[in-house]
Parts: sequence; structure tokens; C-alpha cells
Amino acid sequence: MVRKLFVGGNWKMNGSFSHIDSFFETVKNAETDSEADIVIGVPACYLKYAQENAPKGIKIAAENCYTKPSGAFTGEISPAMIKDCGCEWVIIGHSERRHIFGESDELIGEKAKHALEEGLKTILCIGELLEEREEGKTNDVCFRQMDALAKNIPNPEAWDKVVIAYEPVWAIGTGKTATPEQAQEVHKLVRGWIRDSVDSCIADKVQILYGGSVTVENAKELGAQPDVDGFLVGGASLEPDFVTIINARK
Ligand SMILES: O=C[C@H](O)COP(=O)(O)O
Repeated sequence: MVRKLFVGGNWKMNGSFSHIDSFFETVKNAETDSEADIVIGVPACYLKYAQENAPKGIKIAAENCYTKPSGAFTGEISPAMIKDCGCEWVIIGHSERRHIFGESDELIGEKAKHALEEGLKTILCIGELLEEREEGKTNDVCFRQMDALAKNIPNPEAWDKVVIAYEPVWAIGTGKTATPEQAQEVHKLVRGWIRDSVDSCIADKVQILYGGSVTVENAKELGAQPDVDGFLVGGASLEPDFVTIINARK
């Protein structure tokens, strides 16, 4: 089955109003693949500005959200607030949330549930640490994380609002990319897990992105793998060259 290319950017805690202006100017002046889904995660304080100024075809995502619509949760933002900023996407379960901020599978599952119930589209991240890969636990970790997510997807239709990002933690921001074969192997297994544990039509349709040091140099080859439906790009999504990654299948 041919799935649309999905190119996600994740600016993490980077960017500024002037960076948004110059980055969008570059994208507006470039020819980008009109067939690709393009979603860029920006810090919460820039959501509204980025969404209002984004070039046609680019959607803006929050990089996190909480499990409740409002309340005494200092520093958190809710799906309702993300929608209020005009955005329809959120990234959940990024490895930096898991490993720097200590978010558990359970919390991440609850976040996914609430975001989907609120009607947001979600990029749900999974991926193993280096030591887990070296101990041969990659599949166990990815399946455990998938299980915690899948059981929180409120209904089968909500899967239409789910994109999975496989991001091996050892490849994030390290310049070490999984080889196209390593990425394909895990993507195929994750799709197989969805087929066996959720539904085979959903498994065929869901876009699974690779993240971890994606660059202009490796995007084409990674994106050519049968189960790699796009990317979640960190550092390189802040650079003008991101347009070349958007065009990885052109
Ligand atoms: O969300 C993006 C990933 O963390 C990858 O980041 P990176 O491309 O800087 O390695």
C-alpha cells in the first residue's frame, strides 16, 4: 500500500519570531512536494504566530500537552489551548519527554487519549535507548511503548489521527543515523505489531516516521524503504535545507 510522505519537523526548544519569519520565507520561495504532509513542532509560545504565518500546506504542532483541559498544572498546556492557537497537531511521547522529563508509558498513553478525544492529530513517538538495543531489547521496548499507546486510542476511527514516529534514542541529535535497513526492520515489526494487536487495515494505513539525525544526505534512502513513510526531523528542520528533505520523494 502506498502511503503519503509525511515530513515532520521538531524544533524542540529552539527558534524565535525572527527565525520563524526567515524560515517561512525560505519555504515560501521554494518548490516543495505538494503531495507531502508537512507538520512542524514549535515551542508553545510560538504556536499561534507560526500557525498564522505558515506557508500554505504547512501545519504547526505543539511539542507536548497535558492530560486535562485546564486546571492547576503549572507550566503545562492542554489540547484545548493548542486548538485555541489554531493548531491541530501535537507531538506526544518524544524521547526527550520520556528520558529528560521522566514521562512514563502510562502518562504518555493518557496524554494521547486526551489529545485524541479533544480531536487533535497526534505524532506518537517510540524508540529504544542504546543499551536497550545492545541488549537486544529493541522490539520489546517498541512493542511495550506501542501497547501503552494503542490501549489509549479511544476508538478505531481515532487511528486516522495517529502518526507513529520511531526514533531510536541513540540516533537523536548524535549524528548517528539508523541505517535504512535498521529503520525498515523496526518499522516493519511495528507495523506487524499493529496488524496483530490492533487491526490489519489500520496497520496498512498508519504512517510510520523515522526520526534520528535525518539530514538532506540520508532522507532519500530512508524514505525509499517500504515501511518508512516519512521523517520526524530535529536539528535539520531548523535549517533552510529542510525543503530538500520535504522533497525526498520528488
Ligand atoms: O524529533 C526529532 C528527533 O528527536 C530527531 O532529532 P535530530 O534530527 O536532531 O536527531
